[in-house]
Amino acid sequence: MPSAESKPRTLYDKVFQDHIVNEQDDGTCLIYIDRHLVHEVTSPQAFEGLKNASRKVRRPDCTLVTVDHNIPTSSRKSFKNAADFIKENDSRLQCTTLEENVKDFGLTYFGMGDKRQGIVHIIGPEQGFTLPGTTVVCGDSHTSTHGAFGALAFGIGTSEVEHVLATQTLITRRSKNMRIQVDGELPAGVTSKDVVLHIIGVIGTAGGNGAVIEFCGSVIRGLSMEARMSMCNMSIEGGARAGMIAPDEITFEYLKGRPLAPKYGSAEWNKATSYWSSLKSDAGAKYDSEVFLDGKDIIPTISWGTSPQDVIPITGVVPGPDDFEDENRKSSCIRALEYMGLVPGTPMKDVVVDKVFIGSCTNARIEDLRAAAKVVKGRKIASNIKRAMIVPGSGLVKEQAESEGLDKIFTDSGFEWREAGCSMCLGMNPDILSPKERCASTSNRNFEGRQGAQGRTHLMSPAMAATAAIVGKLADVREHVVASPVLGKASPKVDVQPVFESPATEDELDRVLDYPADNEPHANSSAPASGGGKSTGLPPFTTLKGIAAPLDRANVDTDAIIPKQFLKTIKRTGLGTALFYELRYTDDKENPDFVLNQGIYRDSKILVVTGPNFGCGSSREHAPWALLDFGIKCIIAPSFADIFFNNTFKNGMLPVVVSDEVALQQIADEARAGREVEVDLINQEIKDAQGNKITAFEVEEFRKHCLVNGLDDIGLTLQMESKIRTFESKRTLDTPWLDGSAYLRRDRRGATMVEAAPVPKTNRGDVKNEPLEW
Ligand SMILES: CC(C)[C@H](C(=O)O)[C@@H](O)C(=O)O
Ligand code: SF4
Repeated sequence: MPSAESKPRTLYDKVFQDHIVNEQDDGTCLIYIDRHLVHEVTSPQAFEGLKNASRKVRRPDCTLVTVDHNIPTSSRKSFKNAADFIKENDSRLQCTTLEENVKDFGLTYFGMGDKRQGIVHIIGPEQGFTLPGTTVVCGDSHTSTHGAFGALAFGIGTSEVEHVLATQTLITRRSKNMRIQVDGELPAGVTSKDVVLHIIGVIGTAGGNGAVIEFCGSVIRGLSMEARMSMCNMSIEGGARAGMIAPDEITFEYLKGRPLAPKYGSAEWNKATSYWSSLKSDAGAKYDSEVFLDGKDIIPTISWGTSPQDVIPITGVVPGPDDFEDENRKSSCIRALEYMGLVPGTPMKDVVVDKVFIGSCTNARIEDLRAAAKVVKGRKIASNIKRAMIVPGSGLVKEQAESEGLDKIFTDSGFEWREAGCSMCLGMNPDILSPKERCASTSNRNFEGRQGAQGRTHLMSPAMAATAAIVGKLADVREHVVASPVLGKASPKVDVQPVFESPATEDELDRVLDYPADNEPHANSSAPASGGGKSTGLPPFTTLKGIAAPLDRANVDTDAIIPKQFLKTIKRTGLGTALFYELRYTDDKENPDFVLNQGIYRDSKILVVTGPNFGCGSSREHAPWALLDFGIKCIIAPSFADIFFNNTFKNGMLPVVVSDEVALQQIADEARAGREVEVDLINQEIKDAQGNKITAFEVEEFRKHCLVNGLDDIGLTLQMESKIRTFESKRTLDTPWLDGSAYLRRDRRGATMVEAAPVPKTNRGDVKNEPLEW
């Protein structure tokens, strides 16, 4: 349990502090990870890395795996196995590779035959795997969702997935604290999705860069857990590392009876809730930035452009470039209007919709489906709507909805009732938009091409998307249903009987504390151990001189750096041809206007980006892999999105922040003139072709050390083995509920993990007593 410190701390400060395994003088911290969620897209290369280095998964009991991004959402009535069911080759390979990996590493897996399968951010909370005060990671940017429980939850790249699998820790630094307080009350028809879209409109997609947002105020306190999850989910769209909400009675109520939460009423539950209750910011705690909003000012909000910050009340009109002062925003606006096929001044309510998608990790929970059902009940979707889909977030959400008759309401009105998965949120499966189709979507990203090449996405709440389906145009829910359709009902309980493990006896704890410390550094050892194995290393980075390609864009998202269709690979290499795919090719032919298709820039080693927030959006490490495979090892920009920034270092690449506009323009001028630029990491300087210094730059000491020496993080972390073990032993004593229980149970008689124990009555259909699919 944390010791009280005199300086007032924020919720984030507390949770971060409680997880420090080691802190270096320069502020680099090794933090312990309590919960690791894994899915098929960002894990194959990580498991391959483990295999190559003969490493094991350190804590299978803290790891939960599912399949969600690639899978078809068509009926699974005849489902036998993923290999036969998934028709598309690359998707099938990615899913079957995951299935091999969970078998090889002994992990708990909810596959397509298990009704607990679903979008990774829906199943974690649903199972009680996500708990207050924990650190939660996943190779997925929307891991921020879990912060609704007062967890410190954030997305990581594939190299970090491998790091967590091998060591159960991460190397990171403290983030800044940002507070967003929403007081007052929300008007009828306004939901947490409207609130978060409104917030992103206020702070911008880079507004939370480098920070963890704490959402607070009376509006937030009044939200259900599901509504809170929708908000924290989209903190990443506001550029934040994570979003957090202090746990309270609503949180505890949600957790009661969840299979992996401490058993309600037990001594462990009482101990847990008393710790959880301490997880709130102290009075007088300092924030680096603060935003105060009044709930009454928020009305149903919708996106008009191609960035989540392009939002407007449904009562508004399509904006034009003159509505923005900032030059970057003016030019983004022109591009967005063209892409979206919209004319400034058009009332949003006049915009005709082709498809409706209700789903995703933002809004595919039972309350979301109830809200949408309330709107469509007894009505038919408009005749111009080509397709309207409901994709529940998990098999259990689907089952719950069916038990309430929601499926019938939806199908009667013309919606398709699908199986759980990410679906048209990013269209890695067959659910995509055709070019120029316009979609009312409850998802979280409206980037170009996100839901299908040239597809047009408008983000909104489930109630608003349902209203659009009925009206056939973007529409104001308040004009079509009387009262607030969402707030109210509590979250449903999953029907899985919790399997509760009695707390560990003193004897058992002694054994944990006493198990032999392995003091040998694991790097370069060939013996597979819980975290041991061979260190792989990276090519060192000292100085890089070469052609630099100029790119005059702001908020370049990772969907633009590499679109979803190229995420289906199980390798890290060969992605260079897919780099900036939509910008580089038109109808599969090179676009001569794009810089990387022009003369010397084909051999660029450096990318100079003049707009801020490069690499925002998804956590896909495929973005740096594609840049590297193309030949670009260094990106210079005024600012970067956090996850992308991290991911580059893990691949021996250097992202350089140059915030001085004059210096940045000077570098861009060198690039435009086709002259070489030199990035000297040793001296932390950028020079022109003649070796004249243009500017100095900052880089964190530890990261520089790793780059210059080509050091592999995992090898380094494994040298901390005894500290990690000490942390784990203390964690077992202080927060015993975090060691695997129920089907995640771990053998406490040493470091050996046992196969996950079966949980009866959880499978779909007639498959009994085989809960883990493998
Ligand atoms: C595939 C994954 C890396 C990605 C993410 O990190 O967000 C995806 O979930 C997305 O929404 O784009
Ligand atoms: S944002 Fe979409 S694709 Fe990404 S995890 Fe959520 S549902 Fe899946």
